[in-house]
Amino acid sequence: QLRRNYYSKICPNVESIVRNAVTKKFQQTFVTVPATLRLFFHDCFVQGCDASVIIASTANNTAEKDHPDNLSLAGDGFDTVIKAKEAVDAVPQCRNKVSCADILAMATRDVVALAGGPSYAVELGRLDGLSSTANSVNGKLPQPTFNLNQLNALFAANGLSQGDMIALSAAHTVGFSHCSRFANRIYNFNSQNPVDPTLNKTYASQLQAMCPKNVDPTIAVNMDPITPRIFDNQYYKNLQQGMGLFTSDQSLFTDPRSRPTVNSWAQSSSAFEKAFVAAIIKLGRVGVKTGSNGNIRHECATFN
Ligand code: HEM
Ligand SMILES: [Ca+2]
Ligand SMILES: [Ca+2]
Repeated sequence: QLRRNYYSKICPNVESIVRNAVTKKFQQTFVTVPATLRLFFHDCFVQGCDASVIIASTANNTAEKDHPDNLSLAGDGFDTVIKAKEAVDAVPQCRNKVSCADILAMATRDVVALAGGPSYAVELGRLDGLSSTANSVNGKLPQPTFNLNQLNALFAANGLSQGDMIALSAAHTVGFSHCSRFANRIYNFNSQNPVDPTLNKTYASQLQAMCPKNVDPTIAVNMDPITPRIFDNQYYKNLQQGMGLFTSDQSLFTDPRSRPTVNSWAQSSSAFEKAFVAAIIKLGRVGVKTGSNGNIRHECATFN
């Protein structure tokens, strides 16, 4: 059972220690924001929010982070959690008392606020998971080619509604994507259309210019071309213009079942922020470990 102020007796300053560490990392690189936010999502959808995604592979175990769906997780997200954990553990009272899963939840709250998004009271009390395998990732994370039914099914499996899914998708208002993730939309889309007809024509040519055929696979583009470094509701305004980068993004506007929600959050940033906060708090409750199902790791990347 998660609650606010879980560490008030155990490590009273934990939230400010984490915030300071995250702020320091943010000042070094903006990538801290998207990298940490995506890491939290990929953690929670595989074995729950238990920091299983942070575990490094060993000779005997290929961990979650080496599954193909996780290979593009930016290193700065892992580094943010590890640095914050070190800062927490530098305080004698707090040493080995705060879970990596909770540190990731706090760091996620902090990066959203640092990028201009809403702030919220974070629930705490998760334990760190005791297993992490690449195989356990199979089928648990959404693909950029997904349609609304596929997105809804996967989020519903984690107790999240269509509204939560639409709110959380706005995380794509910051951060980058590699060209391969949407190349199918701009080249040889299908036999009738070389380019996905739901894609804005000007935007499609810009994407083709940034991502020529046979582009260097390490090249990445901003997912929100208008305000790439601001956590805002521009994501929904982009969808209205046919400027959603992935099929999964654009389907939220194309499908008449989700379009009204997109329109309302494009129009009202306060309504969006309220929905996003509710949804990310719900995301943070997925599959939480307590008791003998978990422990508090001494190092976030290795089991005790
Ligand atoms: C709804 C289904 C979703 C799909 C299909 C999806 C898919 C993707 C893909 C393909 C990328 C690009 C990866 C790359 O090429 O490097 C990406 C990036 C990203 N995703 Fe999602 N995602 C979804 C939902 C979410 C959610 C719920 C969050 C967080 C709450 C999230 C946060 C991010 C962030 C922040 C990035 C940028 C990462 C960076 O710049 O390092 N995504 N996503
Ligand atoms: Ca996990
Ligand atoms: Ca933005």
